[in-house]
Amino acid sequence: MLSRTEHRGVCRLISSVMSGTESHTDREEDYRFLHSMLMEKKLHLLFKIHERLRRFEKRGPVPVQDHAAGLASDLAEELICQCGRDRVKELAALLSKPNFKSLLSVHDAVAQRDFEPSLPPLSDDSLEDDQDSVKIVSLVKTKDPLGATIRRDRATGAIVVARIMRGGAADKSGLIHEGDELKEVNGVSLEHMKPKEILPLLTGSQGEVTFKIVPASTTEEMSSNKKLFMRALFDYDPNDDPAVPCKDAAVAFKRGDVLRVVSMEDDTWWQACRLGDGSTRAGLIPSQQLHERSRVALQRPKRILGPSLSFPAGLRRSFRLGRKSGRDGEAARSKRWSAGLHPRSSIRPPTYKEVIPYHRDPKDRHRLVVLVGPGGVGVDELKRRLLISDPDLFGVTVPYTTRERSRLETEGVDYHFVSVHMFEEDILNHRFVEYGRYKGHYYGTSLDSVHRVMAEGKVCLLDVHPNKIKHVYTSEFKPYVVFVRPPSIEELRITRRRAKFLSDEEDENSARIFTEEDFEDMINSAETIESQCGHLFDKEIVNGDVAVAFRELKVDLENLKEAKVQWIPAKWICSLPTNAQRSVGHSGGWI
Ligand SMILES: Nc1ncnc2c1ncn2[C@@H]1O[C@H](COP(=O)(O)OP(=O)(O)OP(=O)(O)O)[C@@H](O)[C@H]1O
Repeated sequence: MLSRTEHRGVCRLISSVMSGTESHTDREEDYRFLHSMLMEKKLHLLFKIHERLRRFEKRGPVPVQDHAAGLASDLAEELICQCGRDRVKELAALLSKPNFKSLLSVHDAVAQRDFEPSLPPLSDDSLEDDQDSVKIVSLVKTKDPLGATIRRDRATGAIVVARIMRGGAADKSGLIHEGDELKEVNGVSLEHMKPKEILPLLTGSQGEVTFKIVPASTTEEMSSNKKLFMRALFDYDPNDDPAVPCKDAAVAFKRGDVLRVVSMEDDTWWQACRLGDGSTRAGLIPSQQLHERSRVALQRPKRILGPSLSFPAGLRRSFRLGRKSGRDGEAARSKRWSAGLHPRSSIRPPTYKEVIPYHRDPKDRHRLVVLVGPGGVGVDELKRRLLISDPDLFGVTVPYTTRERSRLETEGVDYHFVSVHMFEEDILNHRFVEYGRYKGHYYGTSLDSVHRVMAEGKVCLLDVHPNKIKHVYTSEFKPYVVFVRPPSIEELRITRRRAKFLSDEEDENSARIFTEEDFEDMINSAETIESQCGHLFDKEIVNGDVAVAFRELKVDLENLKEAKVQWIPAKWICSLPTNAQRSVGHSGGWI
């Protein structure tokens, strides 16, 4: 029954409705109908239920009992045993009525929140290494198809939902959307599977089909239909940045880290997650524009007062030929013909480079490994050790020359001996990664010789002047660039005590020990190379203790061979403007 106040409230409501409708009800009949409907007892009870529910909603009630049906049935059994008094009989009969039992079972279902869908059990490791948040979707499949098409994303290698057919099971479920990435079907990982290998998994199954899905990006990302990954080309620590709006909301990163950029809406602060730190929470990172502005501001006084940014005169690096023996000194000494890098004043500071994941098929060629570093740092030494350690895996190019072959030399092993005419024709056809003249003869490393090593199924180790990396910085070679950095001057003094290097191009037997000036040159050159080409480096190795440096390099290159995902510049794959270029304009300067 309604309480008096509630009844009064309902009456007031009804009379106001009635007075409002008077002018619109033409016929007496309509008026009476409406009146009787509003005075209906059931309607008033509904109001009452509504009011109660509103009150409960506010209080957030918790069920006192969630197994009421079982309790009632136990009670009914006991009461039947001791049937004596009428009231007991009546209660036992009430508890045994089917509608009362149904009411209690509905109560229990609600109390146990049984109405929520039950998820299949997840294996312990199913979520472990996922950077993205995943969802598990279970659909009941009849013999009809699910009504979705899938495709392999060419850039990421992921299997994604290409299309959802209207009215199909997938569409009706509302749980699978276009752009969703499929990770597993019924516990079977789809990694490295082709769409045509996946289709039988789906068409062959009936009943419950479980999908592990990485949901498609948010609407704004979906409009660009691609995830955006950036490799950081500088270190960033919010604790050292007075300009950051909120240190706790910012993400620290190191050069080389891959960031997944989720928002570029703000001109100055983007939002990104750092891959590999186990967190999927985005934080603030300085935008390309902001970082460029702040770096330019910081660099200005340095440019006026600081040292010149061109290579020091002592830099000898540029032409380490790929010969397997060190018998002949001329090629090594010919490296001096090459000019150094140009001053960088007009180039923007490195910020971010858009990258995409690359899944190397075991049938694909190995990536080219480019080694760079200042003269004398030990690039040749590391290359030599790699070759000895695994001659089946690593290979080097055979250089071209126009000089006469000596008695001890073999064509195609020590050099390719060619005519000046041929050599010059190849220069005109841009067939050299680098070339130069030494004592009136040409020497050069051709693109063909790089191809030859790669075609043998080997990892080609190429040692070039940093200026020449651009000639092989293509999707065809997918170079992995390793920068060999010298250690501190103190460590150089200790480790290079007995080391000798080729220093004087005029003197055939110019191997001599390092001087203090050589060490300084080496460190300055390393800084210059880094400032000018650091955006191209994938890996840095500090060559202090040569055994340690070699081990680190070897492990890194072996990991690269096995790696499931490698990060390569997006422009190697995408010929269209990439997301970053669309969003921030062309990031000129970076090849
Ligand atoms: N970590 C190291 N400790 C001691 N000696 C080293 C180390 N790395 C290299 N060396 C020695 O230093 C000398 C120069 O090394 P290497 O020829 O490899 O230099 P490079 O980088 O190829 O320079 P360049 O092209 O000018 O020859 C060699 O005698 C080499 O054995």
